[in-house]
Amino acid sequence: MTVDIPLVNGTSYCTLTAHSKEAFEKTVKFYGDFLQLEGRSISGNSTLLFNGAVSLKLDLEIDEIKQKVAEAQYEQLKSTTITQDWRASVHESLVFNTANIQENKNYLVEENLPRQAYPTDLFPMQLYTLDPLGNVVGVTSTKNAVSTMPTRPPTSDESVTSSLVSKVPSYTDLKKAVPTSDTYPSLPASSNKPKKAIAVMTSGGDAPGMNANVRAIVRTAIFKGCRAFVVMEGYSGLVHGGPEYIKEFTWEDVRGWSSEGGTNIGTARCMEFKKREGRLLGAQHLIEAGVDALIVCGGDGSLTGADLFRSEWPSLIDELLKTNRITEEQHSRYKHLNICGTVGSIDNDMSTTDATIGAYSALDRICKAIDYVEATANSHSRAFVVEVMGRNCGWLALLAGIATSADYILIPEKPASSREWQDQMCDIVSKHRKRGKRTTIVIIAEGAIANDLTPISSADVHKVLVDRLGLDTRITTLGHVQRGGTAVAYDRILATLQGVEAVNAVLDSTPDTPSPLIAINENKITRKPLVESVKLTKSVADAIKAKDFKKAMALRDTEFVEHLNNFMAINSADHNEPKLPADKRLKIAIVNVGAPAGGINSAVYSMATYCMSQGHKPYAIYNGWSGLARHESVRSLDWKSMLGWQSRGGSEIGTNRVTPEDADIGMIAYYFQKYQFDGLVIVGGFEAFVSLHQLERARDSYAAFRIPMVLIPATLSNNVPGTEYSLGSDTALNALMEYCDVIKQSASSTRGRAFVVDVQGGNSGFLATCAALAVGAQASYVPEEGISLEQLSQDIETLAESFAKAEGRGRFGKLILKSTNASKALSAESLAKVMTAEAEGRFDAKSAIPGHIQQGGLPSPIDRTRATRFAIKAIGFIEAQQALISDARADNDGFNPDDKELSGTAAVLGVKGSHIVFTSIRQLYDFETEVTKRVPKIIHWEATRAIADHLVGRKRVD
Ligand SMILES: Nc1ncnc2c1ncn2[C@@H]1O[C@H](COP(=O)(O)OP(=O)(O)OP(=O)(O)O)[C@@H](O)[C@H]1O
Ligand SMILES: O=P(O)(O)OC[C@H]1O[C@](O)(CO)[C@@H](O)[C@@H]1O
Ligand SMILES: [Mg+2]
Repeated sequence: MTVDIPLVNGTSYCTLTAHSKEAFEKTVKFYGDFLQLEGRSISGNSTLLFNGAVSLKLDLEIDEIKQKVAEAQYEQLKSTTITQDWRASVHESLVFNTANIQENKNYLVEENLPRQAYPTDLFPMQLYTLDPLGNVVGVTSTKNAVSTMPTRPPTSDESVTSSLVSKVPSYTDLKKAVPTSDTYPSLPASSNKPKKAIAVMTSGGDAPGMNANVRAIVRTAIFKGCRAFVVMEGYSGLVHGGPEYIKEFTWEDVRGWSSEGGTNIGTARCMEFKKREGRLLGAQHLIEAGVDALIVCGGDGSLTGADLFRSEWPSLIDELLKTNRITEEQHSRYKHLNICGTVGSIDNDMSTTDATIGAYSALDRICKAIDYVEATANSHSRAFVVEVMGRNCGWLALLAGIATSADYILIPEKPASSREWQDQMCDIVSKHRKRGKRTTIVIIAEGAIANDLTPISSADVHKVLVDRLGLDTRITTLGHVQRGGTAVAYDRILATLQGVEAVNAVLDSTPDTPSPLIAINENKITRKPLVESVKLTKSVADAIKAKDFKKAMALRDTEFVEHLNNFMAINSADHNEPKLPADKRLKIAIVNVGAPAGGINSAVYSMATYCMSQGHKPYAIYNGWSGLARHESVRSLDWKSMLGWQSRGGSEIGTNRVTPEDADIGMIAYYFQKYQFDGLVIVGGFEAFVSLHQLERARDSYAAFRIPMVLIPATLSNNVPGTEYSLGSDTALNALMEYCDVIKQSASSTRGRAFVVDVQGGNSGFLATCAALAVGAQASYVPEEGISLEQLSQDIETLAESFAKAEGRGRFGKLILKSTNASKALSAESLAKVMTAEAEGRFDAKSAIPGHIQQGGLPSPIDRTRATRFAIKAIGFIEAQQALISDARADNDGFNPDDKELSGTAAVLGVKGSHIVFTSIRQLYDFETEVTKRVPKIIHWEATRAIADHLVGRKRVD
C-alpha cells in the first residue's frame, strides 16, 4: 500500500510503501501536523525516518535547504556523504544527509541492483538522516530499516526480507493457539509435511542464562509447530548419540528453567569433536534422530566448532552415505545443516555481539565479591589482588574495574612491558594512598600478559605491591563462584529473546542463507553471519599472538575500547596534568532530580572524576532545585570525598521531585549566574525531564540558562522520552526479580498457589513486562493496556488449567505481575481476592507488595558501567556544544531560543536501537511525550509483551 505525504512546510514529500496494510498501520501514525514512523516525529524537511516494515522513497526539494546553509558548508557536507558499498557495512552505518538524498535516492529505489547489494539480515545496516547542518535528525530504530525490495511485495524466494516485517508472533496468532494438552500446541498446521525438528545444545563452560535460552528455544519451537530436541552434554552428546543424548522435550520439561543457574542439559569440553571422526559421528547421530536444525549455545570455541561442522557438512554426509551409515533418502533430506549460534559464555569474548549470555551474571558475582573485599581491605588498610576469569579476554576485569573503581587492572588486550605496568601501577596506587585512600584493589584477568606474551600472575602483582610499596597485600582468586548462581535479569532476558530469535532464524533460513549468530548490539537483538563472527574473533587472538596489540584493540568492539579509555580517564582524575588547555576548562554543575535510582552516584562520580581529568571544575547542587533555591547548596566536588560513590546506592548529593518552577526559577537563574556555570548535567527521571524543559524554555528570560544542558535518564520506571534505557531500571529489575524468585518458591511449596505482585513504575509497564519475561510470570498487567474483565477471566481460566495439569509433577507456583497503575480500581490485593473467588477452589491467590525494595540496594554492574559511559558522553556533549552556544549567549537581544541549533544544546542522552544519541528536549517534549501521562508516545518494549505471553502459553482475548 502506498501513500503520499506532504510534509509540513510543503517543500518536500515522501512516498511510503509498506508490504501490507497491517505493517503500514502499525508503523505510521499521525499526530496533528506531524507524522510518526515508529516513534519519531517528522516535521518539515528535516526529519525523515525509515522502518523495517516500510520502505521510503524520497523526493526532496533541496533548493531551500541549500539556501539555509552557507555554500561552503553545503559543499563540505555534500562531499562527506558516504557512498560505500552496502556489503561493506556489516559493522558500520551508512550515513546520508537530507541534502544528498536526492543524489543518492537510487540506492533506495533502484530495483535492478544485484540482490546482495541490498542489506539483509546477515548484512545489516542502519540509516541515519542528517539535517543540512550535520545534526542527526532521523535514526532508524531497527537495523535493515530500508526494505530490500522497496517498491514491490517480497516474492517467495526472498524469505529473509519478508521475515523482517514481522519477527514477533501477533496476538492474532496467539489467540489461535489455544493450549489443549500437556504439550503446548503448535500454530495451526499448514500442511501434512512432517514437523521440523529443532535441537538445542549447550557447550563449553556453563553460563548463567543458558537454561533460559534452552527454555525459550524449546517453547518457541513448539509454539511454531516444530518438534523440540535437546542434545545432552554438549558435543559429547552428539558424538554419543541415541535417545539418551538426543532427547525430545515437551513444553513442561523446561518449566521454571529461566531462574535456574548452570545448564540443566549438561555441557562439556569435548575433545572428540575437534577431530573429524567425532564430527562424522555427530552428523550421523543428528540425522538418525531426525534433527533438521541445531542451535548451539556456547562460547567462541563452541561456535568455532559449529562453524566447522557446518562447512564440513556436505563432505560428512557424503562419507556417511558412502559407508552406508545413512540412506539415500536421509542424505537428500538432510543435505543442508541448518545451524545457528546463541552466544553463551561468561567471557564475553565473541566479536560482533556486545554481550554474551552469562557475562553480566559473572560480572555481578565479581562486583559483589569486590564490594565485600573492600570492607575488609578498608578495615586493615590493605591491598587486594583480585583474580577474575576470562581466559584470553579482559572484559570481565575491565568492567569490574569500572564498576568498583579499582585502582588498577591488568588485561591481555593492553599489555605493557614488565617495567611499564609495574611503574604505572605503583604510581597510581601511591598517589591514591598519599591522598588518604585506605584500600587498594588491583584486578587481574586470568589471561593477563606482558607485551612479550609472558603471563602475569596474581603472585607477580602481589610481590610488586609488597616489595615496592610495602603494602599489606592479599590475593583473592574468585574462581568458579563467578559462573555459579542464577542469572541476572539482563542475562535471562537476553537469553530468552535470543532463543526466540534463533528459532525464527532457523525457520527463515534457506539452503543459501549463511548460518547466523544471534547477537545483541546496545539494545537490539540482531542476526550476524556466524562465519564472519568466528573469523573476527579469531583474528583478535591471532593479533595478540603476533604481538600486534594495536590491531587486536582495533579489532575489538568499539565499546571495549571506549570502556578502557573511560576507565583510564576516571582513574587518573586530578592526579595528572589536565588534558585540556586552561581556556577550554569549564565549570559544570551536576544535580539529581526525582526518586533515587541505581547508578546515580556512579554517574556523578564518573562525571566529576572525568571533569577533573579534562581540567573542568565539577560542582554538585545538593538536594535538587529546592536545595539550591533555599540554601544555595552548591559545593565543588573533590576526589577524596567521593571515594566509594561508584558502587553506592541512593543519591549522595540528595534528590527530590521539585522542578525549577516549583522551587523558584528566578532564584535558580541567579545562582547559575553567580557561579558562572558553563554547563549543566541533570541526572534523573521524568521530573528531571520536565526540569530540563523548563530551563530550556526559560532561556528567553534568563541568560544564565543559555549553556549546554543535558539529562542523563535515571529512573526505575524507564519512562524518559528519548531513550530506551534509563539508569536504575536494571537495578530495579534485579531487585524485583529476586523478590519474585523468593515469592515463587513459596508459592511452589503450597499446592495451587498464585501470587499477585504489585510493581512500581508509574504509568510505564516496562518493569512489570521485563520482570515477567525474566521470572516467567503467567501474566502481567500494565498501565498501557489496563485490565479488561475478559482478559482477567481468560487468565484465571488459563491459570486453573495449568494448575490442573501440574498434577503429579513438581508443584509450580505462579506469578502475576501487576503495575500499580494498571488499574486504579483493582489493587494487587483485590485482584488476588477476585482471582481466588473466581477460581472456585481450583487455586488461590495472595498479594505481595515489594514497594521501595524495587529501588534496589547497591546499583547493578550494568547500571554502574552504563552510568560511567553516559556520564562521559554527557560531558563530551557539553564540551562540544559549548562553542556553539557561547557566542549567542552574551547577546541578549540577538539570542533566539527558537533557533533549532541553539535549542539542540539542551538535550536528553538516550540509548536508541544500537546507538547512544542526544535528542533536543524541545523535540521530545513537544512531539514525543504524553506529558500528562508522563510517558513517551511510543513504547519501545511493546513487542516483548507478546514474547513473554507466548512463552508461558497465555491466551489473549484482545
Ligand atoms: N576448532 C574447533 N573445532 C571443533 N570443535 C571445537 C573447536 N573449538 C572448540 N570446539 C568444541 O567446543 C567445545 C567448547 O569449546 P571451549 O572449551 O573453547 O569453550 P567455549 O565454547 O569457548 O566456552 P567458554 O569459553 O565459555 O568455556 C570444545 O570442547 C570442543 O568440543
Ligand atoms: O571450568 P573450566 O573447564 O576449568 O574452565 C575455566 C574457563 O572457563 C571460563 O570460565 C569460561 O570460558 C573461563 O573464563 C575459564 O578460563
Ligand atoms: Mg571461550
